[in-house]
Amino acid sequence: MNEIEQRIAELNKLLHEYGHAYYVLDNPIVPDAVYDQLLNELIALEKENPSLIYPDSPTQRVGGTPLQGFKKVTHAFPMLSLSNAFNELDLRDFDRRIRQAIGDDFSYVCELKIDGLAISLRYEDGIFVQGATRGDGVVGEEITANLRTIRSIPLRLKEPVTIEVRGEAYMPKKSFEALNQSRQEKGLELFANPRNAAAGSLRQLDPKIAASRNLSTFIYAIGGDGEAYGIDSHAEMLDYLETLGFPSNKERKFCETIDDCIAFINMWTENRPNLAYEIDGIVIKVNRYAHQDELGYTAKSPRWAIAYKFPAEEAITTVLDIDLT
Ligand SMILES: NC(=O)c1cnc(OC2CCCC2)nc1N
Repeated sequence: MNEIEQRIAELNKLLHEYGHAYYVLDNPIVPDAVYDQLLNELIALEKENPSLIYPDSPTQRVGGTPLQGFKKVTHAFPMLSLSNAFNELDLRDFDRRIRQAIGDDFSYVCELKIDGLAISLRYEDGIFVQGATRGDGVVGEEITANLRTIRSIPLRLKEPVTIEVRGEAYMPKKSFEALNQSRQEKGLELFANPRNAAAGSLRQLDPKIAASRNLSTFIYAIGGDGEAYGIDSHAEMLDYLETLGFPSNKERKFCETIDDCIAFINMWTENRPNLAYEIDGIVIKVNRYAHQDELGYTAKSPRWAIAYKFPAEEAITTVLDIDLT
């Protein structure tokens, strides 16, 4: 490798590492100015040597021309939906059904239910090759160009694995407020909530618009058979996703009993306003894959998971919003 090739390789490596620390671990290792200076150096070198542009270079996140439309994608593994629980009785029914099926020797993992847009990401030999919306669970829309603009989605994994993962794309509360503020100033229609804003941003045909919306993601599942990666439980799978370089939500909790899950739900019912992003519930999953396989699936949902949904926001807020003058 000549000097320029070496420098371009080094800049790609450094910017991947710094970008992962900043956008995935939320723990920057260099000041923004240093990151920007290295990125500008890479942009300049790539401009002079276009044949040396890596497909997964950080400069390639914001694609070129706007699309004419979105292609349809059939998911290799259907994207399942979660059945819902609305109160303690529903949760205890869920727990009882599981104990009737597999006995008492099992545990749960509880995680925050991110209120965003379900997405599927496919990687071949560690390179991000395709991203899609959930759609109807079987067929979604191909939105690769828009997903590439999300800095927390790695363009290259830390291992050269071929894998399909699922997660939630979301807009942080602060970005939502800033976006609506700027839309208000421009006399544009406001987004009703961060979920609609995230969905609207990912449905844009021009990736530059998605890139401007400061979206992020949490990845929470491997499509298909997790055992293929030597994993035996949901908790191990989330740790494995982190070692590959994916952002996974750290507010998850290992729970031995449904009472522990209910305590987790009560804690987050209180703490929810302090989160930087919207959640609409808590997802409870049986941890071990052997137990998940025993419990199986209904037509559209796993029997080993349930989503406790928070009560809808009090209607009173909409009444107060009415202009009383
Ligand atoms: N919105 C969420 O945060 C969320 C959604 N879905 C799932 O699980 C899927 C995958 C296995 C069953 C349903 N987990 C989540 N945390």
